[in-house]
Amino acid sequence: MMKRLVIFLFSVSYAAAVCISAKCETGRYQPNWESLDKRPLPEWYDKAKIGIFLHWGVFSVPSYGSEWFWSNWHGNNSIHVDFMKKNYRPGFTYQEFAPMLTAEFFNPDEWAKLFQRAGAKYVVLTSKHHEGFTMFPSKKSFSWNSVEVGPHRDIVGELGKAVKDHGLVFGVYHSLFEWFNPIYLKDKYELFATRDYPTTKLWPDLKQLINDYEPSVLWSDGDWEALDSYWNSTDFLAWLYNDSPVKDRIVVNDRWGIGIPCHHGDFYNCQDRYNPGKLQNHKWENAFTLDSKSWGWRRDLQLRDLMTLDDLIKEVVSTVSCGGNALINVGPTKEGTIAPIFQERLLSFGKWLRVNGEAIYESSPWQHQNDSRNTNVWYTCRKTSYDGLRPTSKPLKTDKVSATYAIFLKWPANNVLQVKDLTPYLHSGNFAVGMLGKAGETLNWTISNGLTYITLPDKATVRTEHAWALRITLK
Ligand SMILES: C[C@@H]1O[C@@H](Oc2ccc([N+](=O)[O-])cc2)[C@@H](O)[C@H](O)[C@@H]1O
Repeated sequence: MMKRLVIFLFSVSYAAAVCISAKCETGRYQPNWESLDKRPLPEWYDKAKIGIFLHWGVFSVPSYGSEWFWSNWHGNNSIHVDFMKKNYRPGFTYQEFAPMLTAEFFNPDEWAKLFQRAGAKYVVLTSKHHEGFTMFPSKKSFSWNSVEVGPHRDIVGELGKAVKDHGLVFGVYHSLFEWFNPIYLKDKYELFATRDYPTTKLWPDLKQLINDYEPSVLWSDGDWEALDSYWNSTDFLAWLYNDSPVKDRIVVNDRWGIGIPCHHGDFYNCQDRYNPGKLQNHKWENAFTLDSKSWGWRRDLQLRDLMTLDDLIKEVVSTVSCGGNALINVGPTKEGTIAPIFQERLLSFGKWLRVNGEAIYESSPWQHQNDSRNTNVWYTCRKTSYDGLRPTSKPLKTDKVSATYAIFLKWPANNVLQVKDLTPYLHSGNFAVGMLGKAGETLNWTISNGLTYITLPDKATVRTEHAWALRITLK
């Protein structure tokens, strides 16, 4: 008895000891948030900055309203009910949409090439949205997956391979809950006192996804009806971090049960389109969709509902400046194409990045984010050696900064850019100011009354539009 107690106490203190140690690298993660939160963020994710998000599923067939079509229709939302009455015979079921998810033009290599030219470093695909239809041959989703019905293809597998072949990182979105899964609904009816759905459906699916496709992002969603103890989130994450084939590179978001978003996870999404405008203490991601009203493709999309290139650049620049990543969503069509209007937006953005990407990729937040005088200016910087995310409580070590970037979203009418937060910095050494896309040219600047005035080159000679980046380096 005594011996057992000693062994027990020893193993408890051992487990605790390894996990109090700075990074918990040597020990195993324990299935609790305190331990899981100690995991260092895999570097690739912070460096990548830009990802593409894809919402694709059976909802892409009615392609009307949003990806919430089934739930809205079922919930008697009038425009959805009218749409069905007008266009489909009485008694038509949502399941009957699935064979029409034909995907006959789906060319994963073309998609991967598009995302690469858009400047993305990672791609996240819906492996299953709230409708429950899996875009891979789930062993637990009988007749409700993309290999048995519709495309008759393993979409996750094909896209994953193409994305990796093009040097991008592959990730999957997965909805924890399913609107109409009877096993889930039974658990819910029991007020989540039973856990049949996570045990018999969710975790087998997730383990299959991780083991078979080895994604580097697991973007969890649909967590909000139940606690993490119902989902068993911490047990799963301990497995993912300790024993899964992707344990060293996988990153997960924060949607793991009521009260978890914005508190736990490798990076935080908080709300959709989360963009706090100031530096955050924890890695975060701004997930947003080019169509302001839907994540899935909808045929009723109007041009006015779409983000402009100016909107897109502003969203990305302000996000990266504050330590976030940008996950830009488009919805593919049921035929497996990406609408030309989305392609145009993405490719124009990629063109902007080819000139200005130096101020974005692998950058770090600088000591200021949004200039305190000129709100059209956002800062980033490059460090001599990557040192991860800086907590807001710790000042930036300026001797580690090899370049500071001031990205401005509006070209000043008089050709002179006026900012405030650069002034003390420019006083601290002998700096040269240049512009990305204008190699070799240095710009004149003066300081007066605490403000910095930078004389810009002739706008017509600059290789980029929409936003411009100044590079400030020691001479
Ligand atoms: C990415 C999106 O995620 C969810 O929607 C949410 C989830 C959480 C919040 N939130 O916390 O603010 C907002 C929308 C989904 O319902 C939606 O269809 C889409 O997949």
